[in-house]
Formats: sequence, structure tokens, C-alpha cells
Amino acid sequence: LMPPEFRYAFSRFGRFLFDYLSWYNYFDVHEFDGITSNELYNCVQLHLSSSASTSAQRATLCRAKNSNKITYSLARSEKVSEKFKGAQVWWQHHIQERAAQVSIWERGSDEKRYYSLKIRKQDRDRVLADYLDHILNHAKQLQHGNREKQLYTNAKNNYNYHRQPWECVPFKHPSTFDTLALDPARKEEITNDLQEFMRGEEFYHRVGRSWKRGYLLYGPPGTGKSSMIAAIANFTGYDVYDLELTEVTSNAELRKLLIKTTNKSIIVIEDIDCSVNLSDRAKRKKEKKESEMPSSMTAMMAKQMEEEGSRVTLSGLLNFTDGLWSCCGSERIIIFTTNHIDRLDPALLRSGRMDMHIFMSHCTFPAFKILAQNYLGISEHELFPEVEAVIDAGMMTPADVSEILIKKRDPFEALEALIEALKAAKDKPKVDEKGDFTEGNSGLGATDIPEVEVKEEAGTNHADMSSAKQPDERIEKIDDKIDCQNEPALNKGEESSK
Ligand SMILES: Nc1ncnc2c1ncn2[C@@H]1O[C@H](COP(=O)(O)OP(=O)(O)OP(=O)(O)O)[C@@H](O)[C@H]1O
Repeated sequence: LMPPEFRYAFSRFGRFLFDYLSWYNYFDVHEFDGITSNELYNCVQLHLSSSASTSAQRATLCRAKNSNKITYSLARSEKVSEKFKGAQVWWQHHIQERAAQVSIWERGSDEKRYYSLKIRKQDRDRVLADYLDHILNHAKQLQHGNREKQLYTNAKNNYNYHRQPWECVPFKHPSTFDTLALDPARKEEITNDLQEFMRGEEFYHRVGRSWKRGYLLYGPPGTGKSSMIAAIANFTGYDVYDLELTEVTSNAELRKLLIKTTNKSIIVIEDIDCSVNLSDRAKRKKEKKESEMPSSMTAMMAKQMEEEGSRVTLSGLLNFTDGLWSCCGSERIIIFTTNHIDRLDPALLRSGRMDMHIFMSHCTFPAFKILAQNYLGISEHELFPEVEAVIDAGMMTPADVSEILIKKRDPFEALEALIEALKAAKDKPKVDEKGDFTEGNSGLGATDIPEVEVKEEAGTNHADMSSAKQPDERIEKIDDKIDCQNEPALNKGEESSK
């Protein structure tokens, strides 16, 4: 029967009276602080997980897929208390249904979660600051001690059923810098760089740069780019965010994903040249095609380009890596991988953007020795000199070498098979550092070359066919094929023109 204004004033007054007369102070720790997740909430959750496992009457148990650990957290409305420096503190976990309409920035979950801390007024000034420090330190220890690394990927259609943009599983890749077949000197250079970075908080602060580092891994398929990412994750202990750019609908979406990543993380964009159309050359080709089209088709193209405008662009990606938004977290490593470095826009490669460009090469002899140790358990063998003599000319990838070594348990047989394969591979076409073909195509698989040629040359005369077999032309045709495959959804006009 009471009008809402009156009811509101009455409840305000009641609350004021309660707070004034109460012996206690209350502090709420919400899961989200505006647009970002509240790290204190996660720390409290971790800190209370030990109390929840021992003293809570009702706890939520969780074991993530593929994980060894069971985690405890307080169930809805559950309370626990503990003593700190002689003062008693109480925690309660609140979970409330969210109102249906929330702003886009608050979108995270259907439930609003927060912990409330109750502490006596007389203890507040004496212990509260120290108690919160204690929680942060304890959570840090737990995080580094027994927490498992997580592998995140961006959810399809932007949000999963928990309305979180990232989904995760425990990350348990066995690759380490010890098992990675790479020149030991190069390996040392990379691990030193990582160590410098991890210790560099003060340095980055002093020079006025955000605390992040970018690595570009490039090289032919099967040279260990993904294995290197896993090794970096195992070395640093950071979580990995594997960003699938093709699932990201716009630059704004990309920023939102970035905001939702945690500190001490590795953000990976694999095969960057295939994810977004970033190269100058691709742009030029598009412009050329457009100028050749009739005006009706140009209009359709314009519409398509307008639609593409809402997708991730190069400037959006650069803003993601080193623009204003890149500094919304700290201790981040950003890794791009590509098989074709020459397809990337120079803006992406310019110095300062990707701090280290790491070429993952074909299997060298020092790298082979690591594989022999991994797969055969040997560090020396009478056939090693013979392997050393042919390994550079064979230019096989570590993946190819691993495939041969894994098939035979006997070292002699395995090495003989490898030498034979290396000799045979000597005459096969190779891929150079830029991902281009020096004598045809090995990166796409030898069977792809004739297919491209046959397709392009159908209906041409014999003289044309022989001229088309010049290496440069073959490269151009193969490039065309790759560009077609990588082109974002073509509209009908463009398809028919092709
Ligand atoms: N440098 C390496 N050291 C150890 N193992 C390797 C290395 N390179 C490749 N391998 C082996 O080959 C397999 C494939 O390698 P990986 O996926 O890391 O290559 P990649 O360069 O990322 O390939 P792609 O470009 O096709 O993604 C790995 O599972 C691993 O067993």
C-alpha cells in the first residue's frame, strides 16, 4: 500500500539505522568491476577454497575436464569464518539472478556473484589492510604453487552458455624447451629473453612501456611453431589464450576479448596470414579486380567491403597488440605464427611491434640430436656422421624427422630409415625462409602442384604449358590459389567474375 518513493526512503533510513547501530562493518567483493573482472574476487575465491574444503557446510566441487584437481568453492549463501591477528572475520558467498536487461559491458553471466566480508568495527582499522594483503599473497602462492595452466579459446558466436567470451580447459602440453628441436644457442636466446621479460616489471615501468612482449614465429609447416608456444607456456607458467580471429566479428569484439584476458598470459593468433586479410598485396589485388568489373558488380563489391568493414581490420589488430587497449593488463606475451611472413603487412612487422621474429627452420643437425635423444634415447651413434652429412641438403622439417624416428624402436633401423629419407628428400622442392618455393612446393604437399597447374592451364596450348612451368609463374599461380582459399566469403558477383 506504500508508494514506491516512500518505501525507498523508508528502506534507506532502515539501512542507515542498522549500519549505525551494528557492531560490524560489511564489505562486498563483486565478481566484476564495471567492464573487467575483479581480481580481488578471484583471490578471495582461491583463499577461501581451503576453508571451504574443511569448514563449509556446503561447498561446490568442481573438476575441470582433463584436470587432476578438485576445486572447492563456497556454495550459494554459505558462510565461513576465520581468525586473523586475533580478529574474527566472516565471509559469505552471494549468488543472485541478474535482471534480464544488463548493459553490454556488464554481460558476463546470468548470475551476479559476490563475497561479503563482515568484520567488527573495532578491528577494522587494525587488521583490514593487513588481512587483504594476506589474502592477495596467499592467492598468489596458490596460483603459482598448484594451479594448473589453462588453455582458453574464444567462444563461438562470441559468448558461451555461461555468457563468457572465453572457454577453457586445463593446459597439459608436454612440449618444453628441453624437448624442442631447435639450435641450443637460439633456444638459450629465447629463454633468456623470456626470463628478462618476466623479471622486467620495474624496467617496463621505468621506460614507460606496457609490460608485454611480442613474438612472431614463422617458418614452414611442421617446424614446431605450436610446440614452441607450448614450450613458452610451460616455461613461464602462463595461461594461453588461443584467439580464433575468424570467430571475431569486429574490432570492438576484439577489444572486449582482450579486456577479459588475465595478467600473466600468452595470447596466440596462429596462422595470422589466413585469419584476416592483412597484406598490401591482397588489397592491391582486390582493387585491381574491382576496377575490371562492370558498375553493377562494383556496387555489390562496395556492399561487401562495407560488410567487411565491420570485421577485424589491421588497425584493430595493431590496437590490440600495441595501442591504447594493449595496456589494460600486464605481463602479457603476444605470439603470432605464420607460414608466409611475406604475406604480412609491413606495419605488423615494423620494429617495436613484434619484439622478436623467430624463424623456425628445417631440421638442423643439433636439432636432430635433440629428437634422437627424445625418441631413441641416444646422444651419440655411429650413424650420426652420415646423418650430419645429408641433413642440411635434405631440408626435412622436425615433424617429418619425428615421424620417421617414432616408427622404429631400434636406433640403427630408425637412423638408416632417416638417412634414406633425407637422401630421397634432397631432390624434392623446398620452401625458403619467406615461405616461398625455391624449386616448387613442399609446403603444400607435392601433390598440390600439378593440380594447380592443370587447373590453370586447361585449354592452353603446349607452348603455354611449358612456359607455365617456370618456377616464378608456378609461385604466382599457387599464391592465387591460396588467396582464393583465404578470401573471406565471396559475394555472387565476384564468384561469377572469377
Ligand atoms: N622443433 C620441433 N621440436 C620437436 N618436435 C617438433 C618440432 N617441430 C615439429 N615437431 C613435431 O611435429 C609435430 C607438429 O609440429 P607443430 O604443430 O609444432 O608444427 P607447426 O610449425 O606449428 O606446424 P603448422 O604450421 O602446420 O601449425 C609436433 O607434434 C611435434 O611432435
